[in-house]
Amino acid sequence: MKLRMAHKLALLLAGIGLAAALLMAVLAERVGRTLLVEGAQEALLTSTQVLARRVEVMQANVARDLRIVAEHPLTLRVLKDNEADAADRLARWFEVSMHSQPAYFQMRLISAADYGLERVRIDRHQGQLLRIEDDALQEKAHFPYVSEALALPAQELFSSEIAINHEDGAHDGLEQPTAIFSMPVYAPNAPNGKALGVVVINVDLRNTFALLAQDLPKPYQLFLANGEGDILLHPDAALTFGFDRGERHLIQSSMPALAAVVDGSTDHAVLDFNMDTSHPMVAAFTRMDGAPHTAPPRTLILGLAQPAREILARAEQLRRTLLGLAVPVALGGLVLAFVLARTFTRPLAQLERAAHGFGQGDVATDLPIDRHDEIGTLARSFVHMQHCVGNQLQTLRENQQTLERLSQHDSLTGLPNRRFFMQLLEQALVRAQRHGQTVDLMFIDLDGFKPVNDQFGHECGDQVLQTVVRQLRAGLREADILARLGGDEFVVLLDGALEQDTCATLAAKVIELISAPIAIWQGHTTVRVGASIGLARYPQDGRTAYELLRSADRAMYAAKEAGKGCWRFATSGGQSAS
Ligand SMILES: Nc1nc2c(ncn2[C@@H]2O[C@H](COP(=O)(O)OP(=O)(O)OP(=O)(O)O)[C@@H](O)[C@H]2O)c(=O)[nH]1
Repeated sequence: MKLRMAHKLALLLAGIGLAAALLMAVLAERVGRTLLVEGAQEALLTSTQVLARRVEVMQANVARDLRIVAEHPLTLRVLKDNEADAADRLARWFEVSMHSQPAYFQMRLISAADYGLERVRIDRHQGQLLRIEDDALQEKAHFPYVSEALALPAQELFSSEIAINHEDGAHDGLEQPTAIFSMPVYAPNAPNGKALGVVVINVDLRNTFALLAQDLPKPYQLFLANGEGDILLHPDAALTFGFDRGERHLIQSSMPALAAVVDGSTDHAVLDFNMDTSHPMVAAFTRMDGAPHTAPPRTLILGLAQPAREILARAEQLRRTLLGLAVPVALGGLVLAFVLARTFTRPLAQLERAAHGFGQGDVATDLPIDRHDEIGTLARSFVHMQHCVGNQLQTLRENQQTLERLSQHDSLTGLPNRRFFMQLLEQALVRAQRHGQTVDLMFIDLDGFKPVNDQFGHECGDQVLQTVVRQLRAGLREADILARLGGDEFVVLLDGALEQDTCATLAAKVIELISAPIAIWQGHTTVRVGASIGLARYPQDGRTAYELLRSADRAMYAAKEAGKGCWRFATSGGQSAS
């Protein structure tokens, strides 16, 4: 099937529309994806910063709890005087504190004397609070949280490395990631003297971060590394605390973009990484340097990650919406393109019909000539062309008619020539045969014409011929057909079935008319010619035009031979006269 121009144009326009809609959808989806990922990274970064702030607040809370205990008189009474009552009250205090702080594994008051003997100790044991007393209390002077804290000035906080707690009798904290904070206790009247002991709080790292991150939007995944990049918290537990097993799992090894955060060149980073081959993640990390009044300063690198799939779910929704829009838009475009194409091609079809019709002789009158565009110009040009071609055709027809007339008539006299006369005669014979009628033919040859030519010139001869014709016309009936065969020979096809007498009368009249003097040289002189006439009748003298003419010619010669100026019938029985 051949596609019409309108259909091709419609398909082209619709194709362009569909391609544009799809391109827009793809671009919008790409831009949407980028914006979503960037937005998620920003949100993640903000969340890590919020989390870092919470860690600082938590650390400040621990420091505050330690300071209150370190400065309380009960603590001094236990350390200096070893008062059992004071120890009991302090133990209850520890219990209340740990009750309100579920992330505390353990609270202790440790004496500087007796090799760092624990004086008051509350452990979290299988979710319950357990006081450790008497012989179960241990000497801890060799642990940094005791030895190093004793060397600190008042109110300074000791912060341990975050590590797996292997300490004997740590109860729930045993083998758990733990951060240990401690603060020295000084006598109020001797703040620059020797520390009497330390107050210690063991903090459950996982529980702490779970609590701190609990109201962050899910599904976030938490990452924590120390200042060297050792992974402390990670969704894959096998990567955490590698140093505790003699391995190193550094965060910057799996995420090279974090090297700058680990070495301190920048305090944050956003990145994409693959948790495994099928789980691309988007993440943000923030570096936390040690809080003031904390020794030694401990750096932490906190990170939050979110599956890219979750983030891009909205992009998928956008893609579906855009594709859903693209289909009706494309269909609408197809309809619109078809209507537009029809609008453009309808006038062209009109012009095409007009051109076709014009070829068959029709003149179109309903063309869009009032339009002010190229189609209007084309229509006006077509109308102009129609007009010009029409005029040329008219001229051609007129020329053709002139040529036809010239080919059928004698140029000197304007009479039908021999060829045309023979046609007329044949038609007359057919009619006569059909109606069983007769046809009479008069053959006229001028007498003495040559001397006119010879004496007065050819031009005068022409004038004489024209005058003879005028006289013949005047003498013959309207319906009689006069023709010039050539030279000074004329024929008359007499109208109607005539009696022979009538024919003879007409011949006599013709001879008389022709024999009248003819003025030449503008009337200065006259000449005379005569006429010899042969009469022949269909059907007896000839059944065809040729036979009839030959018979009339012979009769005319008979008249010539008889002395000219007379007529003869072709039929021997016919009468003749001079
Ligand atoms: N002026 C003129 N002369 C013509 C024309 N056609 C033929 N003629 C001349 O007409 C003459 C006819 O010759 P003829 O019929 O022998 O002359 P005629 O004197 O009539 O002779 P008869 O018929 O025997 O009486 C010739 O001289 C032709 O040259 C024409 O168109 N114009």
